[in-house]
Order: sequence, then C-alpha cells, then structure tokens
Amino acid sequence: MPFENRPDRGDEVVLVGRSNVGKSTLMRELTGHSFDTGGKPGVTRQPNHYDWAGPDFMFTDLPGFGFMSGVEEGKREQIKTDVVRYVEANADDILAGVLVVDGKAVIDIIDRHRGNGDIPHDVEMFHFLQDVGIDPIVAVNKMDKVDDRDERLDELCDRLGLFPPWQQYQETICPITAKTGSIEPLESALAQRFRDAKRDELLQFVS
Ligand SMILES: Nc1nc2c(ncn2[C@@H]2O[C@H](COP(=O)(O)OP(=O)(O)OP(=O)(O)O)[C@@H](O)[C@H]2O)c(=O)[nH]1
Ligand SMILES: [Mg+2]
Repeated sequence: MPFENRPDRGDEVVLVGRSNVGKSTLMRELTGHSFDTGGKPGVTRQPNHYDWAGPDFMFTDLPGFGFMSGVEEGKREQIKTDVVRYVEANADDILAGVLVVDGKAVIDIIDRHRGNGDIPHDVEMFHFLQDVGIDPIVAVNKMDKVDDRDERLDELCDRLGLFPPWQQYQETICPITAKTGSIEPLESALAQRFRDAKRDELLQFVS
C-alpha cells in the first residue's frame, strides 16, 4: 500500500493535483490548520491528513505530481503512481475528490502536453476520478492571477470534455484564490456533496 499510516476514517475529501498548484494552501484554508507550502514544486511528499468536524471525517492533502525541478523523472512517476493507488484503495471512503489546478497555467500546460501527443496529467486525473466512481470537483486556484476569467474557465471545461459555458457546472468547476481565503465556491460545492451523501445514506437506511 502506498502512503502507509492513513488514519481509519469513514469519510474523506482528498486534494490531488500537480505540484505547486496550491493544494496545501487550500488545505490550510479548509481546515484552519497550517501545512508546509512553498514556492518550489514538490513540498508535500507524504499525505497531510486532518480530522475535521467530528471523529469520522478527514481532509487529505496529497503530494503533487508532474514537473518538479531537481526531482528525477522516475521519482516523479512514483509519486503519481502512489497518489493513484491511494485514491483507488480508498475510493469507497472518498466523499469528494478535489482536483486542484493553477487557473493561470492550466490551459497552456494541457495544450503543450497534448501537442506532444501525451495525455495531460490534469485531464488524466479528472477522468481517473470518474473511473473509480468519484465525481470530481475542480478547484481552479490562483484566480487572483487570471484576467479573462470566464474565457479561461470555458477553455478549461472544453479541455475536460464539459461543454461550455462553465456556469453550468458550478458544483464541479470552482474558481478560488486559496492564498487569500476566497474559497466560497468550493465550500459550497463540498457542502452540496455532503448533503447528497447524507441523503444517500438515509435512503439506504429506509430501503
Ligand atoms: N497567487 C496565488 N498563489 C497561490 C495561491 N495559492 C497558493 N499559492 C502559492 O503557490 C505556491 C505553492 O503552494 P502550495 O500550497 O505549497 O502548493 P502544493 O500544491 O501543495 O505544492 P506541492 O506540495 O509541491 O505539491 C505557494 O507559493 C503559495 O503561496 C493563490 O490562490 N494565488
Ligand atoms: Mg503541498
């Protein structure tokens, strides 16, 4: 099992994404607890777990994958494999999978990889979450650096296979600025997921 020492919790929200997109910063804003963050990619090397709102729920901030200066290709691949395995192994307990992307850079990165004939990490992760039965939420972070907001978000939808305009997907596409704590769209999407999960639980109970 990759990433040993996972606390045994029933419900989990995981943050996944390329390195340096702001997962640990977002984790701080969600939990009120601070985690190591940094200007260099590759800061988080082991999951940060944080219990929240009761004994049976946690947030998990996973290590980032993709480019990291000074980290060799094999090691980067290993981190990504570990993240994928972690999500697969715990899919039943994962209430929400939050794919964090850098709103300013994501389109260029996706298009560059596509141009090389690769499947971009972000697109791959989005579909991977769906494949393991986790309806992804995309936290489009660093929106403070984005001028053409609607255009960028429409382009992102297009790259993820969602027909624009992005406003149709407010439970999925959440523009945020974690650094300043503007994460309301994500909090509201998560709250909706929790309500849905509770409803499903109750329905299971009565049926
Ligand atoms: N401009 C801006 N910068 C941000 C925002 N959120 C995070 N950052 C910065 O982005 C850098 C990376 O943040 P982290 O939270 O460490 O990113 P991470 O995704 O956890 O990175 P890894 O652990 O390496 O995968 C830091 O310098 C943050 O201050 C944001 O909303 N806007
Ligand atoms: Mg981190």
